[in-house]
Formats: sequence, C-alpha cells, structure tokens
Amino acid sequence: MAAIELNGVTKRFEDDGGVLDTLVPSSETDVVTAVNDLSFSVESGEVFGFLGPNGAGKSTTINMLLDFVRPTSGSVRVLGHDAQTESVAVRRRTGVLPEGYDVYDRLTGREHVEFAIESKEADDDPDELLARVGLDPEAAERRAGGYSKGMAQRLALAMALAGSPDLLILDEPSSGLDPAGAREMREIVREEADRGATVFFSSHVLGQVEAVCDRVGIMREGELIAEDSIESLRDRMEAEAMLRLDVEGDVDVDAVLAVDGVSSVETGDGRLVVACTDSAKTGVIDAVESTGATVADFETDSASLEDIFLAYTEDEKQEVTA
Ligand SMILES: Nc1ncnc2c1ncn2[C@@H]1O[C@H](COP(=O)(O)OP(=O)(O)OP(=O)(O)O)[C@@H](O)[C@H]1O
Repeated sequence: MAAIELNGVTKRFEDDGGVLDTLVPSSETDVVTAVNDLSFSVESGEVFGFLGPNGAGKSTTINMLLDFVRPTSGSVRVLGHDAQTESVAVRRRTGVLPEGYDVYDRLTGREHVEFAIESKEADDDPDELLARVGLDPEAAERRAGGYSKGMAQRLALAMALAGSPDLLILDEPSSGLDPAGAREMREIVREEADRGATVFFSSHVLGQVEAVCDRVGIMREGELIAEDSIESLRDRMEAEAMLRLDVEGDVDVDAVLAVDGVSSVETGDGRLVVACTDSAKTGVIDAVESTGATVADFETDSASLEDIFLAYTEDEKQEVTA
C-alpha cells in the first residue's frame, strides 16, 4: 500500500505584498506556483529522501501532507486517508519533526515528550524516548528554553517518535546536530524503517540522505524532476564522474565543454575538474591535448548523490572559473 500518494497536485500562492486580498484587485496580485501538477507515491516501509534547492516546493508539499496548506487542485492521500477531509486520522498516525522546531521555553524536555505522548493517546515511557535520542535524565528535567540547537533537535525527534507512528515526516532532521548526533539520528531512522514505519526525509545534507534513503525524489521549481533509487539515478546519468586533471599549458575550455557527455568544467591553478559521463573521459583528455596543453596526471571519482543532485537541479552546461 502507498503511505503517501499525490495525484496532479498544484499549489498556487497569491502574493499580495502583505495587503489583504479584498483590497487588491486580482490583476495586481502575483501568483507563485509553489507546486505544479505533482504526482508521486511513497510505499509503506520505504525511507524516501525528498530533495531540491531552496524554493523548490518541498515545505509546501510537506504542509499539504499534513493539511497545513491546501492544494489549489489535485488529491493528497496519506496512510490511506484523504489529507484534507481526514487530517485528524492522518496526524494521529504521523510523527513530524518540523524544520526549525521552536521549543516551549518554560517546559522541561520531559514535559515536551509527555505532551507529545498524550496528544497521540499513546503509552510510551517518556524516559525511554528521551534516552533513545540521547537526552540524559538531568537534561530532560531542565527547561527547554536553555537547550542548545542540537538538544532542541533531539527533543523534537523524541516527540516525533511518540506513539510509534506509521509515518515519520522529518524536515531537515540533522540540522544543528553534531556528527555523533547525525549518526544516531540515521540509526533511529533505520530502526523505525525496520519496525515497518515509512520515513519521508527532507534534507539538504546529501550525505545523510545517501546513507539512509531507499529512494529519492528531486524537486525543482515545483516539479519532481527525478524519482528513483540513488543507484538507478546514477546509472541514468550514465555514471557521471568527476575527472580531475593536472594540466600544463593553456586549455581551451570551450573545446572541453563541447565534448559529448561533459556537463561542467571548472578551471584554476593548473587543475581542470570536469563532470562527465564515464564514456566521455577519453574525449576530454583528447580535447585538452588537441589544443596544445599536456595532461600531467588525472584521477576520477564516481558520482556522489551531490553530483547527481547538481546535475539534475542546475542549468544545462556551465563553466565555472575559480
Ligand atoms: N505562504 C506563502 N505565500 C506565498 N508564497 C509562498 C508561501 N509559501 C511558499 N511560497 C513560495 O512557494 C515556493 C516554494 O516554497 P517552499 O517553501 O515550498 O520551498 P522549499 O523547497 O521548502 O525551500 P527551502 O529548501 O528553502 O525550505 C517559493 O517560491 C516560496 O516563495
């Protein structure tokens, strides 16, 4: 069964510059299409990474899953329920870690978790949840107003885990976490997936996504431009690789960019970094040498999720000069 199902979802915001809608003739309002005819689904038990540059429409999509924002058109179903008409049922079975969660200054960490357990009508042991996210008993008894960013993030994760939700929506979960915290968070995501929960994971930290997600979706300008496992995306890019060359002499960058399979060239200090398909590597070296430069040395890396992300979200061919 699909845990999340979007069908032809569009969301337009009317930007009236802060003036009430009724006072502004419709011709003077700018319409922002945050999400455009979006359709995709996430299967039960999947860990799905939701990626995209700033303003791509990720938060708007997450807000529509939770009925904080209503689509202009299209349908959103979550855990088999209509996200609009059955939002209470959706929220009861969903744990959310919102981006930049604001703690209640006067409540202790423990009180936050107790509140989350009560609102889910669950019977978790608050101390167990706090220990699971690495908040020790002494910290849990302190008011959350004095928590560091990472502690507040751990607390928000404990609250999201209350009631063993069927769906976890994590928006930038590693924000504010130190490397150990980020690793613990990844372990929790895997444990949750192992017990059968679906995890919808939005992040800019591509290493985190690569480490935990079964599949990723990449948003750009309100549309899903890629949706697959990282392995398949890598294959579909014809195994885009980074080729680093040490060169002597002047390189004609345009000649390198013109090679079939080259998507970007970076130059500086006798180094040339070329993003290209595996099969284009020989052509790149030939192009460098055909213009009189010599390749002194070279090395290659296969595509990371970051390379894949950039290839999908940046404009076609580009030249970057350091
Ligand atoms: N309430 C709103 N009113 C007007 N425009 C909005 C509103 N919310 C979002 N937008 C616009 O919709 C577009 C998508 O925004 P959204 O916040 O969904 O992107 P995002 O992918 O979550 O970005 P980020 O990675 O920066 O959080 C942006 O152009 C944004 O300005």
